[in-house]
Amino acid sequence: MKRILQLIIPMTGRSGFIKYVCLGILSGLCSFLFINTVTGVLGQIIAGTFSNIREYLLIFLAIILLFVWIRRVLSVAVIRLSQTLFWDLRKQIVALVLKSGYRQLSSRKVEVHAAVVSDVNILTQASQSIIDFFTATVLTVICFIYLATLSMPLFAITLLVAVAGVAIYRLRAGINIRNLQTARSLENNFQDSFNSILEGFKELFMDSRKRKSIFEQQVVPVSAEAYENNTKAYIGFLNNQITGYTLFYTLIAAILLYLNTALEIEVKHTLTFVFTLLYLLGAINTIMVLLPVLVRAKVAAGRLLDLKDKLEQDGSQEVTASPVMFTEKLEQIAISNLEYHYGEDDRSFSIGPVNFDIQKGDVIFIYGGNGSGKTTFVHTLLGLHIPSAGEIRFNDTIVENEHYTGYKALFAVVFNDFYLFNEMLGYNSFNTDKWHYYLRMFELEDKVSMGDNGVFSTTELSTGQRKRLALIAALLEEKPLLVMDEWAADQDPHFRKKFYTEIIPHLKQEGLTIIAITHDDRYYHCADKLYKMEYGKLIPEGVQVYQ
Ligand SMILES: Nc1ncnc2c1ncn2[C@@H]1O[C@H](COP(=O)(O)OP(=O)(O)OP(=O)(O)O)[C@@H](O)[C@H]1O
Repeated sequence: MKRILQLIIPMTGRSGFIKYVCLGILSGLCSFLFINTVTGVLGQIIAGTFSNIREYLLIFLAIILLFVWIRRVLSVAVIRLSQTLFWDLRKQIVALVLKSGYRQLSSRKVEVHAAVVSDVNILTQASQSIIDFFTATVLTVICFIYLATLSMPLFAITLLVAVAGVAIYRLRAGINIRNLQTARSLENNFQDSFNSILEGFKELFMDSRKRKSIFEQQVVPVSAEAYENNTKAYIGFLNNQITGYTLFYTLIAAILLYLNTALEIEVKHTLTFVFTLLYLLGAINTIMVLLPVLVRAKVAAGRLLDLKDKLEQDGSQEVTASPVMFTEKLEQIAISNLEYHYGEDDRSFSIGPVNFDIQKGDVIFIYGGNGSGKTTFVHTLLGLHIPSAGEIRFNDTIVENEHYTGYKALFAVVFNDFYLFNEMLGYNSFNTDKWHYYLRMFELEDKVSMGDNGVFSTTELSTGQRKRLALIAALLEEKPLLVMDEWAADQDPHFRKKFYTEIIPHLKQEGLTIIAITHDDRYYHCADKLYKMEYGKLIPEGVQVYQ
């Protein structure tokens, strides 16, 4: 419960939460008032002394009106609370994701997806029951106090039965919670397989063996194990519920058949006691039904809080409250003894030490074998990976943590595995003359246009055309540096030639500094500086020759 409240209280505010609690207590009191009045009237009817109908009519009317008012206020509050919880939690996670470190987020995608889709939903549903749970608990406590005033010995026996019920519940609670936790961990595995199916559907649709394999070897076992764990947990909760019922029914039967005479309890009090017990049973039933919901919510809340902590830690390395933006013009970027290690041990890949110098207007090509570290180096150069050692200097400023946000903003990038947004995201105004100019230059004028809202008419293009549009979008950002990772790999020979021999020189003339990873050895002469990446080491190759 503590972990659930840790998420709820910041959203309602402490005073808001106290207001809900007070209303919950009032609601419990109101229910008790009703049962108390009913038993009072019943007692009088049985004794043949009931006469004051008008007085009781007013009492019932007042109780019903109070009940309606409290339920309505509480229900509206619960609807607002659950919606706030649902959307605020999602917003918080998305905001943390956007602040998180690139590397850390890459390894948390599945976890984040499962949290936003599954945990937030579970918690929202549970928040709708939390007031019912609270009201039932308050009612239970009041009913117990009332029972004590009716007959102390009977109350003591009832308390004993209740303690036995709670003990049985606690005995199994640990196993039930563990089963629910295991089922929740399996949700991540399920999401992982499901993402593979959505991302790799082309490959899967080509071959029924792959479809069969992913379904039978991943989806089915995970579903079966999660089914087993959830079912075990819910049956455990159900057993507790049935045990509770059995204990109470036995108690009621014992009171009616034996205890009332053995303990010499008045008929009126026996009736009120049994009637209150039956009412109490309803409240206990509500608690029993809602317990699994709240236990699941506790597991979900734990996951969400852990994820939030992890994301906050991930982001703290580079995102600072007041990022320093670079306003001066790029003259050079000097990199000295730069290293990046994927892991601590010797077997993990690392790059460096790299010494590298970018002068304004440079056209730099980097080539090298697959897995030699080109992308890793470029990601470190871009500030996506925080260097493990060495320094990056922009003009005369050493790039420190507080500079990274501003430093990254210097680069327009088309990644190897780029994502093409369907609009000029983050750029409300840009040079529309350039847009038309680049459209012609990249031979897309008959293919794509842009609406008044800045949205591209389509992104349903061929792979090569999508890359061209991604590059146009990057160029419209008008950043001083352009970085491309194997951009020309998907272009036809005609356009590849045009790219290296016309477009790059043109962009250089416009003042851009260009860094490109490329395997197109026919065009290496188009670079001012050429580097080879080998086993994580950046080797200058004929830099002077091409300058
Ligand atoms: N997220 C990661 N975690 C750990 N190691 C990684 C990760 N990404 C890449 N590597 C390792 O880094 C090495 C270099 O990868 P990188 O993508 O930088 O190579 P590359 O030169 O760009 O290759 P390619 O030409 O195939 O794109 C790889 O051998 C891989 O083992």
